[in-house]
Amino acid sequence: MLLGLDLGTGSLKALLLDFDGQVRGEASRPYPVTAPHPGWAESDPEDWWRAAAEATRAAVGPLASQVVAVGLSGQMHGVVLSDSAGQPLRPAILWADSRSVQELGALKALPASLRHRLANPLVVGMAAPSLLWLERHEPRPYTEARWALQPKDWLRLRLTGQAASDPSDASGTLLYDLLADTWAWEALERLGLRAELLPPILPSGAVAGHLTRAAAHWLGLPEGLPVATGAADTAAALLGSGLAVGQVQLTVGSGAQIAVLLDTLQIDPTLRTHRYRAARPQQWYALAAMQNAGLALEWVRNLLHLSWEQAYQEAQQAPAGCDGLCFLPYLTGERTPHLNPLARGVWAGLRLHHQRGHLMRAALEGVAYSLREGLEALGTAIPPQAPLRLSGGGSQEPFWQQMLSDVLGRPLVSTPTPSASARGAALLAGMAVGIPLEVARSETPVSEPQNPIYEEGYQRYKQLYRQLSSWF
Ligand SMILES: Nc1ncnc2c1ncn2[C@@H]1O[C@H](COP(=O)(O)OP(=O)(O)O)[C@@H](O)[C@H]1O
Ligand SMILES: O=C(CO)[C@@H](O)[C@H](O)COP(=O)(O)O
Repeated sequence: MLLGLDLGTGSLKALLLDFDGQVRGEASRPYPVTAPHPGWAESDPEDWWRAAAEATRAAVGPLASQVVAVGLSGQMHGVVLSDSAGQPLRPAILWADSRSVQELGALKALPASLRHRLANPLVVGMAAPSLLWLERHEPRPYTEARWALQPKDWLRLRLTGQAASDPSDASGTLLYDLLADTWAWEALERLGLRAELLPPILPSGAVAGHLTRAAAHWLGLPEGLPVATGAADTAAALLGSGLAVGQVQLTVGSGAQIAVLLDTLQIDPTLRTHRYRAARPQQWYALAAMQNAGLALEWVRNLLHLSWEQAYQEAQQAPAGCDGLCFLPYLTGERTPHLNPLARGVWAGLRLHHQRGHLMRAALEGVAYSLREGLEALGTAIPPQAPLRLSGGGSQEPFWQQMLSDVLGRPLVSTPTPSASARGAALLAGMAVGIPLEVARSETPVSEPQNPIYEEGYQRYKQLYRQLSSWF
């Protein structure tokens, strides 16, 4: 059997697959994202470590002796400073963190030829600006660190004692040369960053180490199990759901991503959307990344003291368009399409008769509109009319799915792989040990665009951001 561990933003998921690709066990354990200062987003890697043991034990149960390999996937872009044994020197700085606005200046000052090789918009929350911030503001952990790692790479170091990264995660750091397919050595030198902090890069589907005795004991698995390098969560999800070149995936988790798989690297000439390496060699994907999906909805739901069930129930009682109430979900700033870490959340148009349901529905509509802006930013990279394959923990509710279809004007389909990133991680474990699994490619219709009722709301949403952008 193959075990996939997906280190998400809000929880770690463990998925056990047999060699026919059937799920034999599944579990997840949550952990917090903290904001010790406004605009920060951090997690304690020790919480990830505890979640890894608990989720693995719950998913694997009595089948531990049958596991032959472990694969990893994880949230992208952040950075964990650790010593050589994987002891974190401070909390992890995550993708949703916007403290490094000043540090973007150093990236913008790179010669155009080097910036071009990064092939991506220069945005906060990526390892490059976060490392520049650490160098300037926390020189002690920065200079004492042996490694600067992506979250899943930190987990693998803890599991195996070996440090490595893979192209899909490395290409999301703004320290990777997508044209040469290696770390961007010249940019690193110009930025004055310690290049030796970055680990060697191995293919996603290679064995990157073996479970140490201590880690095996911690997870309840056999010592010495091969651990695959693994991939970034978005790349792993594309693999795990069997996405073919040209197909489009919509993932709704803490953030939301719209991705299309490519077999050539086509850099966005407007540099508003991302291009990253996929989990397989010679594949890339174009990505619109919206920062505030489940993250914003969860915040609103908690604020209004609603369970998810109540949230949808009350939202459905409010009319589409919420009688003019409009929500901008930019609680952590926004990446695609605004590339604006200073953007903020807003409810605009409140009136005396508005109830909780209006506020909740406006939040759902606002997140859906932000996804539509992401879809539009991808432009011709997305085949016209292509259905969107749905994945992620925030995409299961039929009312929400119908709203997404209506707002995005696209059919949504599902695959038989709800935990796509964890499945991708398990598939990479299989590849690493010579057990390639077939990926189910079947699609089930979820929702069709039925109603243009959101058109006016979408125009008002775009107008609201434009009018407020200088105020943020
Ligand atoms: N019914 C729901 N509707 C919308 N969002 C939800 C729902 N249930 C959970 N979520 C959100 O989905 C996110 C969890 O999805 P998941 O794919 O596990 O994310 P991650 O990988 O970021 O941890 C959380 O932000 C949570 O608030
Ligand atoms: O930011 C991106 C992609 O650019 C995400 O892939 C993050 O890695 C977070 O993923 P979730 O934890 O929200 O699934």
